[in-house]
Amino acid sequence: MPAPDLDTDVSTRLDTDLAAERAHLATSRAALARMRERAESLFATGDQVAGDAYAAETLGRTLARRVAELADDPTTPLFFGRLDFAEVPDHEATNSEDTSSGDTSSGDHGGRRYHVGRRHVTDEGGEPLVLDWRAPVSRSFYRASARDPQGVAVRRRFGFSSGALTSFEDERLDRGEELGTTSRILTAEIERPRVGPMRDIVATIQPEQDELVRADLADSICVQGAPGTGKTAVGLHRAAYLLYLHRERLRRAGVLIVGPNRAFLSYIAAVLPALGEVEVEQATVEELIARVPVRAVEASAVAALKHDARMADVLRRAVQAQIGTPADPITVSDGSFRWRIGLEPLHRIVEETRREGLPYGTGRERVRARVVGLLQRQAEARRAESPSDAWLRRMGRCRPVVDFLDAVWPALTPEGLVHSLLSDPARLAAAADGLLTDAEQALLTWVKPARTAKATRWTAADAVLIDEASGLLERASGFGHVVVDEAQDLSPMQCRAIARRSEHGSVTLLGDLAQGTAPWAATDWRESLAHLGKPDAAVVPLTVGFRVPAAVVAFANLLLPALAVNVPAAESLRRDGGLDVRTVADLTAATVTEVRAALAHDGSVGVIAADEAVDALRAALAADGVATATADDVTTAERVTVVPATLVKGLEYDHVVVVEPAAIVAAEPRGLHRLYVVLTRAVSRLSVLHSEPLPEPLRTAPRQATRVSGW
Ligand SMILES: Nc1ncnc2c1ncn2[C@@H]1O[C@H](COP(=O)(O)OP(=O)(O)OP(=O)(O)O)[C@@H](O)[C@H]1O
Repeated sequence: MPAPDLDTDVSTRLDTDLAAERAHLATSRAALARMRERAESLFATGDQVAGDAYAAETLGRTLARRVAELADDPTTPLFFGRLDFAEVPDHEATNSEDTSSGDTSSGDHGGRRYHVGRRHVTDEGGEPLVLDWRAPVSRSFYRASARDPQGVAVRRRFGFSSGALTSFEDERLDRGEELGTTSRILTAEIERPRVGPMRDIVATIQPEQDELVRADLADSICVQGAPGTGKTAVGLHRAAYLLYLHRERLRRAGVLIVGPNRAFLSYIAAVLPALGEVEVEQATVEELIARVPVRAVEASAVAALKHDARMADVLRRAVQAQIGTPADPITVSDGSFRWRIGLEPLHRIVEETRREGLPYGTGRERVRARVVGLLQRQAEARRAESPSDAWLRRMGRCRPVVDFLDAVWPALTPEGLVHSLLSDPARLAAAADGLLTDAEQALLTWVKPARTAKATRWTAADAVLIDEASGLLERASGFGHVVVDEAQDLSPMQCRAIARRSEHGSVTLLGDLAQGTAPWAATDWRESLAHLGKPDAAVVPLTVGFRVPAAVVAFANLLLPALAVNVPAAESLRRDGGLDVRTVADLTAATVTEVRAALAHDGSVGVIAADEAVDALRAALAADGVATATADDVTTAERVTVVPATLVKGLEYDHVVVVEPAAIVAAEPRGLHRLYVVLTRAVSRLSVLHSEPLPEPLRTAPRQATRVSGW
């Protein structure tokens, strides 16, 4: 008899396994479709079963969300992994069958097998076909290792192509096998050419990322990560995870994602919906605080001063200064009687309320209520019965009481307060005494103030002051959790604006001090965290890069010593891709040629130049027949995007062409930091074209092109 052919055996077994997994995928898809149909039919009949209009609306919203959550994108795999828990000897087994338990030891799950995917899918009997990646048991998919298998015997990862299951990869953790970052499926995911908006990374979240994603809701954390280490991905997945675990609480309070600009927000907008989370607010800080239209710009020194934390004290004092001392007693007539409140109780009311430290607007109402309370007591004493609510309301609004309030606790608007402070040097001097120098006060004072707040042409920094003032007057309603991306660029005053919106919630702060380009960019995370009201949050580094190829990281890292920040250097997981630095005579012509060459490869092409050079490059490409998109148009069919250097933060392109680094550096005070951002956008290849000399720190780079295989 011939010897058995081992290879054939193995491949037959693989084929059988693959067929079984495909069948499981088909079953799961059908089950998901059934779940969705059920949700849709409930949605259709929702208003008939709900008792009243409010209940119908609430139910309608819940069901509509449920329907959206259950959407099945045929190009996205429904599951991407499988966990086979080791059999547990009888004497060690427990009786628990609870798959949602937090304990993932094999004691609970011994002998069981779970597919892990983007959402729960159950069969008609309620048995899980796919477990949500956020379920406690799924944690082992990301965290189990050969050293700590957590009861997992085999971890399986699936390879997909256009939604079809094409391969799998097993790690026999029970036999000490572990692929880690050498996983073929992980490598393929990281190295895939990029097109379109950002995608989720649920299939390949790394253990150190998972630790951040699954941190407790109560924990505020700050992630310092080099470019491409997955900070944005971590923040978005953390939002999705927290919503899963604390659904009701966070739905009421809300989750907010703060990003640097609209182009960035459009780029990340699809990630959470793909994970079934459709109710997360995304905004820039400017949008968050937009109480007034911004219609003017000002000198950068003035803006920088307005972003300084001392302005919070100046504004607080300016508000306090509005509180006066009662000068006259109050005399009120209600038509039948005259009532009088003497100076002494009025002093007491104002003092007591001041000491309570309430927001100013609430304080004004408290004073009014206390004055009316005194009138009420007098009325009760005289008439031996309580006055009606209408009488109390009338007293609160009557002229003598309002005049008294306007004199000692005048009504304020945030805009009005800032307007009066910046147009009146004496008022500013009183509030800023000992906080701002005379020169700084002069810098702040408007030369030609508008007559009213309404007529003022506000700047972006004024809006920050107005938001601070607004926080002093009224308490803002906050979010349950706030994720702040590119947080290194937040000024102290912007941090405070976010703090007001997360006072009773937690924050995930994501950023890279080396990428700070704002004039007030952070140099120490502890300071930002203090302004955010979370001084004790842990600062956690991420150092493994998933975007930028090693050769490109090495080139960009030449800038690090010049950036004056203390950050851990990144290492890249990517050995592919490459770098080509070239002196050219005609920048525009060279850019067109480079873009044409880049189009021969798969993936997106990003041309990044100093802002003022962008229009001409776009025109030159158009003249050569290359259509281009703008950075905020993430659904574009065009493969080439021309991006001004100031808008490229957080974005990535497969092939990046950087045009004239010296011009990018020269365009702004923190130009070298900007260049560091620009050089770290490439997923596969970076071409640097220059006719002026390279900025100093880059001159030590090899002059020859560092083309790596596959270019
Ligand atoms: N675990 C992972 N598996 C696969 N891809 C990943 C993983 N982590 C990050 N990535 C990918 O790496 C790229 C960079 O991620 P991301 O944009 O989150 O990094 P970042 O740290 O926010 O970068 P930057 O500092 O430039 O803003 C993205 O394409 C992301 O999908």
